[in-house]
Amino acid sequence: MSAKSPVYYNADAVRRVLNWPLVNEAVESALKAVVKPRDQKPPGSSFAIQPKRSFTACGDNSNKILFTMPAFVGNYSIASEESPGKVVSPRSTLACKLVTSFGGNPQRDPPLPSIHAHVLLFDNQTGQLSAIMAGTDLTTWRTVSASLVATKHLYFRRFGSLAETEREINVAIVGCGVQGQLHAAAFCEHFRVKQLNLYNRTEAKAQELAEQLQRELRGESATQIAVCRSAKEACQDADVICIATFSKEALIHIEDLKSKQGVHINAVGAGPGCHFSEVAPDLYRQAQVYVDCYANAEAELKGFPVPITAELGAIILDGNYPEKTAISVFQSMGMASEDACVAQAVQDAILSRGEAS
Ligand SMILES: NC(=O)C1=CN([C@@H]2O[C@H](COP(=O)(O)OP(=O)(O)OC[C@H]3O[C@@H](n4cnc5c(N)ncnc54)[C@H](OP(=O)(O)O)[C@@H]3O)[C@@H](O)[C@H]2O)C=CC1
Ligand SMILES: O=C(O)C1=NCCCC1
Repeated sequence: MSAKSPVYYNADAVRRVLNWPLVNEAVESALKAVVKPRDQKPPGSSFAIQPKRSFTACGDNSNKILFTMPAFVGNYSIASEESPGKVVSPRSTLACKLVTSFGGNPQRDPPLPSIHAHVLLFDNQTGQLSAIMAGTDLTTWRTVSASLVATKHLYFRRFGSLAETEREINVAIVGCGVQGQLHAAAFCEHFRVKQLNLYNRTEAKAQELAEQLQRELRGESATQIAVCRSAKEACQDADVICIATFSKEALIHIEDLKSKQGVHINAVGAGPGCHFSEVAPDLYRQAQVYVDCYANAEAELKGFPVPITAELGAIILDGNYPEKTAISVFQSMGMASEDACVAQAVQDAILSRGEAS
């Protein structure tokens, strides 16, 4: 009996195949799979077995954490990259992401990213480890993708089925780290962004991002980009807000929002030990809050100020969108099923293009 060694896909191999249609489709598949059958799912639908993730603190420092994120996603369908529109037969993926969050890394000399990840992919017939994949970019892309999907279903679809291609929006980015940077670029790429406001605690980073986006968008976009001195200034005319920081204190409050209605917030970041510290309780109390999955919410949103309205996947499946004037919050914790589906799609793309790892 011989065990095959796992294939290693490095960061370059992953980067070469990452693209938005691939990631968005895989993330939507994962969000729908985690919804339990009682909520609008016909028999034979996709499903996920996703135990709550574990946290291991590095010493007594709650700013240095290792997460283990296992998931089995069963019976889900995604289109093949080779022939878009042609759905490949249902598939199943067993994976586990190992990810560290060391919030002090950007202050090191030389600076390092806060988040480092790898995804392990298993053969779901034999249980053998089949691949190890660099997962840091994958984590950033799938998290931004979850915000894009949430914005489409929780904000645009309130205004009709074509709103995400027709409606102009003002977007605020609060926190211009790795997450904030890709959120800013991706929101401009996917939606008609009239005004993009950037706020970062260290203003130079917001300025740098503004200059980079201006170079990239020049001539191709009518988006106005501004660097703001406060989160309040960035958010006051925003229709959609993406917040991704490590702040333990609330950075946005109800009085900061545009006429306090018709606003969507993607709350992505986390203070150590608390996944909802960036947004003030007064804002949550006026909002409808959606999560990626109840399993993580039960474990990680202890003391959350309001009941959760629904999982995002249930809204994708049942179309029960918020009212036009609602404030909605997508409380994004990140989930292992997203990593499993995206890692599988990345591996499929690498193999179908015949690219080396
Ligand atoms: N929901 C999900 O699936 C995921 C969530 N995350 C979370 O997203 C957040 C951002 O991650 P990432 O972009 O990779 O990290 P980065 O280190 O690249 O960026 C962190 C950002 O947070 C800002 N920040 C840190 N502390 C504070 C504070 N006390 N007040 C205001 N701003 C602060 C930093 O500002 P400055 O430049 O001034 O230091 C910087 O803009 C983290 O909380 C992370 O855990 C990450 C991955 C997945
Ligand atoms: O889902 C993830 O991956 C992460 N979520 C919270 C912070 C670290 C990475």
